[in-house]
Amino acid sequence: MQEVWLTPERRIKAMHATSVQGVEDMISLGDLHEAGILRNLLIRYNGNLIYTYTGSILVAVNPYQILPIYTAEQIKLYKDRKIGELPPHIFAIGDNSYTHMKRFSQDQCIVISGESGAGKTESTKLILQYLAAISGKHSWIEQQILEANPILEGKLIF
Ligand SMILES: Nc1ncnc2c1ncn2[C@@H]1O[C@H](COP(=O)(O)OP(=O)(O)OP(=O)(O)O)[C@@H](O)[C@H]1O
Repeated sequence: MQEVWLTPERRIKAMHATSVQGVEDMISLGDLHEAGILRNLLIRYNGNLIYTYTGSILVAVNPYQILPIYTAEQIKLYKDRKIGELPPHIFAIGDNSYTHMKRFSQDQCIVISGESGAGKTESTKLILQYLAAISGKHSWIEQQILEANPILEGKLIF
């Protein structure tokens, strides 16, 4: 168990946030133990807040419903914003990656992991949708990558 030092102001803010909609960045949780993390994710999930940060890592809980958080307006909103400036979102991860690629001329990698059905494919699609939108590339590139997905996900059965 790790105790994270917080200023009194941040502690009060974290306590208040926990009772309302959970904390957006779980680093703010005093005790980073499993029960606390799960409780925070549950509180947020109950408020349809499916994304939560742990530092620069985004935790996503599959909502199994269409949420109105992937619109063109949301894409515009997250463009050129630093992680943590706005509520946690998969678009923030896409933007961070794109910005670093442009700024440092370096390839970027986004690791998406989770158990079967967790939402990895949907998350990949959302990031591609975001990258296609902000880079101004034609949607057929996005479409081609998406269509290659079954091959990338394929398993060899002998
Ligand atoms: N962000 C989301 N918004 C709405 N529905 C979602 C979201 N993420 C996942 N889902 C729902 O959950 C289902 C399963 O998600 P997905 O196929 O992405 O899981 P997966 O992790 O890729 O699974 P597998 O490892 O078995 O391929 C989707 O078909 C969709 O109905």
